[in-house]
Amino acid sequence: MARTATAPGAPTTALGKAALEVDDRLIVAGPLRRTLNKVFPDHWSFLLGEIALYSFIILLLTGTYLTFFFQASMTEVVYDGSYAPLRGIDMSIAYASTLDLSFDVRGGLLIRQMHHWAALLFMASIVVHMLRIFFTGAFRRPRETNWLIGVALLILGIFEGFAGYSMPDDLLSGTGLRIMSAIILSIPVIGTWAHWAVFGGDYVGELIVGRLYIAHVLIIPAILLGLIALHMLILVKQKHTQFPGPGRTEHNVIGNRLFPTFAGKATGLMMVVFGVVAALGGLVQINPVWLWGPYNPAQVSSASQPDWYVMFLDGSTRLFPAWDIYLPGNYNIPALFWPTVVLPGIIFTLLLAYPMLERKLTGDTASHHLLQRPRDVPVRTSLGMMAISFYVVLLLSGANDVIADKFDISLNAMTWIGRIGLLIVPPIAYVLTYRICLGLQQHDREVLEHGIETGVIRRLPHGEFIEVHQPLGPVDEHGHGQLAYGGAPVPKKMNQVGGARRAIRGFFSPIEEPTAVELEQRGEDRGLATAEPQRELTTSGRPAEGGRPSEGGRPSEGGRPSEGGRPQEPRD
Ligand code: HEM
Ligand code: HEM
Repeated sequence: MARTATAPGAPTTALGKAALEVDDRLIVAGPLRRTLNKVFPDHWSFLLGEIALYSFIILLLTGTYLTFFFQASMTEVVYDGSYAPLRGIDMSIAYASTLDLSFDVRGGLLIRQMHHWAALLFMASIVVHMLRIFFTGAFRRPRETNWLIGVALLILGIFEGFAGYSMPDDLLSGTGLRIMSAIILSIPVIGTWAHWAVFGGDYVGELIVGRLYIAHVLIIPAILLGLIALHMLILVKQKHTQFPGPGRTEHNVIGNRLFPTFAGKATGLMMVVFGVVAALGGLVQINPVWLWGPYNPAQVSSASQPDWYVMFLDGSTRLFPAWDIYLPGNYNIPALFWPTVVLPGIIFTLLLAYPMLERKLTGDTASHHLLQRPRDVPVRTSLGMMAISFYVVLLLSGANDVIADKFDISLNAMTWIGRIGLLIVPPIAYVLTYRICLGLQQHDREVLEHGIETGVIRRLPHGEFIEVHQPLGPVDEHGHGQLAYGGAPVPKKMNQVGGARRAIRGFFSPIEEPTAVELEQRGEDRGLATAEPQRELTTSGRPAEGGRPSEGGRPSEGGRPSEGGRPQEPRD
């Protein structure tokens, strides 16, 4: 039934009345109120996904501006724009229009450079966001779907960036396309056909830039947009994870309401991202295509590097031995196939499957909304560091000619350093990370058992010097101390499984949480403690500043305990 403007409590202002009219028709007030009251937990690492989101918005805006001037045509023209050194030279319309964008279109160079910087930031923030999800265990049930969507976004981002980089038809982009052509041709059986389908004939042909353009401005952005929307919908539905802390359980979310606090902070961050990208675009030159010159298949300049997110493939190509395999019947599998098709295939399959693999190995099928600290799951953390070190060796090898040149090392030596590094650095990274995690766990355990070191030295009557240890606060109802020990209690099911599974689970989490008895004994152990009891340890394991209760490492507002002081909502 329609509400009348004369009913008690009815709005009196024109705006209020208009809102009432709208709500009478669309019934949006309820859902809107629920959305605005949604609670988002607070942690700096949750900003990484937001940075990816905002840089994507910048890419959409700047990319749209570029489409007004960029012409994706391979037709040859003679350049007569304002960049004198290239005047009179034959080039494609695509390259000429990129030069025009850079020199003759108002704001063109700024927007082009902003677009390129935003692309680099977008890819970097996605990767770091993914690492945060990985190392804190945020991909565990029920968030596997969002992990899968995330990996799809990452792969699409790489293709989108590559397509963008290839469109201006300068010497660098042509070199990248040449490599892409060779990669496609190296695929056994279907290679020649796939190449024909993509390039519309022999390399380089007239069609490829037009096709890349449609993929770059329409197909891939549309899929990215759809998947990002789905990513966000799932996030809102499942609610965000949170780090363990006072009052935070698997069944609630403590943080800031969407409106006004979270919205205010998010808008601020968006402005910062826009500002940083605009400053970079305006002040720091990137991809000066006029210096590279138009594409000519007979030329490759030295230090030809792709953007950083494609460079690992360049690295794998440089490191892989020239093992061409000849099969009976005059068939050949070119060496390029392994580092550029098989290796990325394995990397991305492992990435996609990781949540399922870990679930299988640990037997942990429970839902988790509390995050884990990397040290509490040493095997996962070490595997992650192993993967990162493998990637970094590939990445550096993608620039091994530049490193060889700058440090006066032979390129041959650089190739061998890369090959050997690829085999030995990851296992070393694994062992080191594992030891560091165990060391940190041991330290936590000592803090739990003996309290926090205060740095205060006392002299006892018989002359002995001791350091005062500050007691910890009480243990919560889950048996957790104030140290964030891995967040969620270990599900019962995981305690019941036997044999190999238990061994693997022990392998994944070698130091068990302290038992309830140990936690109780803690107090007696600290017989010498005389300082005020510490009410809380932050998630980093350090006491909150001023001994006040804190939230995620910061003092909570007004010094009140977080449970009472911060908005919270239950999970469905
Ligand atoms: C994830 C999204 C995107 C990424 C990673 C990306 C990346 C790139 C890169 C690296 C370039 C080469 C820039 C240069 O010349 O230095 C480029 C060019 C271009 N992009 Fe994008 N882009 C994205 C989205 C878009 C969208 C949504 C549009 C249009 C609606 C667009 C339109 C263009 C155009 C027209 C060019 C050619 C102009 C030029 O190279 O100067 N881009 N893009
Ligand atoms: C276009 C790229 C992406 C965008 C714009 C994006 C955006 C976001 C945002 C804004 C959040 C919430 C805030 C946060 O936790 O940081 C989020 C959460 C999440 N993202 Fe992404 N993301 C992207 C790529 C990825 C990738 C590559 C992965 C993993 C492979 C991933 C997996 C997840 C997961 C599992 C969550 C839920 C985390 C939680 O509740 O703690 N996302 N994403």
